[in-house]
Amino acid sequence: MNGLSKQCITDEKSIKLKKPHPLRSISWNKNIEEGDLDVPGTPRTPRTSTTPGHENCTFHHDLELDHRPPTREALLPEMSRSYRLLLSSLGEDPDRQGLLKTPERAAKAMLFFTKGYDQSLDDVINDAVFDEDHDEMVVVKDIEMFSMCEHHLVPFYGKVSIGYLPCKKILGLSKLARIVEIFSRRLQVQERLTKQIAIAVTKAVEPAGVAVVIEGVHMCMVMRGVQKINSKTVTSTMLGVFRDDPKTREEFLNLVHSK
Ligand SMILES: Nc1nc2c(ncn2[C@@H]2O[C@H](COP(=O)(O)OP(=O)(O)OP(=O)(O)O)[C@@H](O)[C@H]2O)c(=O)[nH]1
Ligand SMILES: [Zn+2]
Repeated sequence: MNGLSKQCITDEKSIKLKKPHPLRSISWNKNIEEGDLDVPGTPRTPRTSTTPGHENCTFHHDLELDHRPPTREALLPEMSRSYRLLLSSLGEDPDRQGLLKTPERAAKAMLFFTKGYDQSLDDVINDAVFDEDHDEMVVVKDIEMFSMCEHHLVPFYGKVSIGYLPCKKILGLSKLARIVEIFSRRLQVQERLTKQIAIAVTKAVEPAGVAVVIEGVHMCMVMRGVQKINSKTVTSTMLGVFRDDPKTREEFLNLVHSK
């Protein structure tokens, strides 16, 4: 840890963007308030830390992790009707044999692609947070990710690497991949997805820092539009010591890039 004094991320002031926006010298939370991370639907509620020694820390997780639209299964008939209309708009006959069940199949597929809207962080973590005096970096890398570009409603996919520096609490390893599922299975932009994952890990274990790197391939840039089939988009969010200490960040990036 390079002798750097470690401070758990338990309040909103300790969460800052890796680089402030050049035009808006703003803290990360202001950024959030501007709507970058909002999913409409639920009020923002401050929460008090339950970590011993941090009981007085209140941290406002503006990120809405618990967005729950009306029961989504109930949307199936209307979505199916929309897909039927879409087939007609394409000049297809939605009543031909091969397409008869397509509207419903497509609606179910879309519900699956966006199933993250039905998941909350608390449900997914399922109390798999363990007290542990481990203060070395934990990295889970190359987590497969499939998401949907919110601009074109076509997929983007890739891999996510997450690192965090525990501060008396560790998270069940699979939960990092489950956090990726919560946020990737929504309509997204890659930048927001990266930030949301980092905030969720912060919320789950209040670590000294979190790092998230995503390498994504956007089908909207491959199958259409600019048609660059080999381009990859890399985004990162660095919080706490990963943001403040270049050596910690470098250690993470080395681990991520090692074979
Ligand atoms: N920053 C960011 N942009 C994205 C993401 N996914 C898609 N886009 C971009 O969203 C932009 C939408 O641009 P528009 O000009 O409104 O739409 P368009 O005419 O379909 O753009 P082209 O893709 O350039 O053909 C495009 O530049 C996409 O590449 C993402 O995750 N992050
Ligand atoms: Zn797109």
